[in-house]
Amino acid sequence: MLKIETPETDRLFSSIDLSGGAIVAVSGGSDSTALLLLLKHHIERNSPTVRLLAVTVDHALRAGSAAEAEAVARLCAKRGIPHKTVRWDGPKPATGLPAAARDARYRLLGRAAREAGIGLVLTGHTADDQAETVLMRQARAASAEAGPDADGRGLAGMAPATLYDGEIWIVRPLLGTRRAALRGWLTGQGAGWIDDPTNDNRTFERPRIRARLGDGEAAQFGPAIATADRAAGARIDLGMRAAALMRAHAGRPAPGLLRLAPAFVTAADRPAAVYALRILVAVAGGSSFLPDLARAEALFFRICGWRGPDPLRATLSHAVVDRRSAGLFLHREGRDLPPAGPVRDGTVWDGRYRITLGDGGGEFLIAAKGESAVAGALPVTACAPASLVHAALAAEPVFSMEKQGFMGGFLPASAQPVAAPFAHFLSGFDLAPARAVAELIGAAAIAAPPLGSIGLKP
Ligand SMILES: Nc1ncnc2c1ncn2[C@@H]1O[C@H](COP(=O)(O)OP(=O)(O)OP(=O)(O)O)[C@@H](O)[C@H]1O
Repeated sequence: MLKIETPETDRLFSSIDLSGGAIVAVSGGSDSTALLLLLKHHIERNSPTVRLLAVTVDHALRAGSAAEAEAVARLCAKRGIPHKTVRWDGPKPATGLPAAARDARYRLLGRAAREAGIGLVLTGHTADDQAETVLMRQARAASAEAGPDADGRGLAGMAPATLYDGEIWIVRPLLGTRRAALRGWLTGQGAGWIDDPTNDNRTFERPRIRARLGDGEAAQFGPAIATADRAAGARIDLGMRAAALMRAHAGRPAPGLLRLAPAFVTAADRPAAVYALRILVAVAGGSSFLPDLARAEALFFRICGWRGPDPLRATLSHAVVDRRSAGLFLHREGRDLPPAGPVRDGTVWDGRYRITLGDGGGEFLIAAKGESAVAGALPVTACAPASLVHAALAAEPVFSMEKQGFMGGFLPASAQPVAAPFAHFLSGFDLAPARAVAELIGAAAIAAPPLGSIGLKP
């Protein structure tokens, strides 16, 4: 029987809302094994009716991976915990394997959660993982090709809660706990774990950083965590200020067209205005990454200097940004729209619309409306120039029958707006701007995270 310090498990789990059940993502490594056993104890003691399901992803990348999943299954059987193994089938990419494996892992965990009717997945990320993440991002930000890492947001590291695909909360209860403590605890209990050899493969970036932290650079741990805490606070704060600006100044005069009132441009809080602009550019253009900070600042500077009379127009991340006396407008540019293709349930079209399909699947196509389809059919809006409404509508999606041209009346599918930068992974640090954008574009409301007071209050 494991001896477990109850106050410790209460500290880890009591602020998490487990009432809808929980999936624990268990690789069989020390951290997720400890998470599982600690949570099992907490549930037995406090709320024995809570549903707990352990899920192991077999990435099928190494010969021993199936046996490791079986070892986790045996552990779970011994402890009376329901367990499921899901396998990453199909071809594996030759480059970018860690990122592809991570994508596949979350996709499979998300599917397992949906199938079980559970909206919460717990992972065993620790304070060590957090420090590694921050050190990796610092190294990238210092490099010449910093790209999206250059703005410092990434230094916040992993949030205690992340919303996956708009519906499943991934929560990380061990983010404040050291790996060595978990291992010491497991060893003290006589419980073992599996050491994944990939974690020691220094051809990958994370194992290199992990090895550095272990090999005499342990002193970097504290500063890395302090950096993460500071960056998270700054990111939450900036997000709240950007959200306030969006709520005060942003509107959606027509589908696909966003408008910021002229007062937005003169807002005193310029960092927040630039941040809001970057978010809205990504939303309008369907880009999952925010545009580069330096380019967005340069554009904002030009926008501020605009005196007319002709509109100032620029394109950034597939969004057209148009400054004129009526305000600042953003819409999807007409280039590089997805070609007509079959409608698939649950997919996201052009980074901007999540598609839900009724009965009758693959017979329908989805494509951008195009200029000719919207000509002469413009809704009259008081605060948006007709030419911009026209351009925005032309890039909106329309469903059609595969062979017979446009559908009339009943549509077998629907398209709900999504905010591209927050649609796949919404870091809990970005809740405030994500909520403001969701209201603005008519996206699904964002559920409250299943967490109490862990620094995510928007
Ligand atoms: N194959 C997997 N199956 C299920 N969950 C996984 C798997 N790999 C990782 N995870 C989840 O993601 C978390 C972080 O992943 P990471 O790659 O750091 O873990 P690991 O080193 O393989 O194992 P651990 O964190 O358990 O020591 C894990 O704690 C676990 O919750």
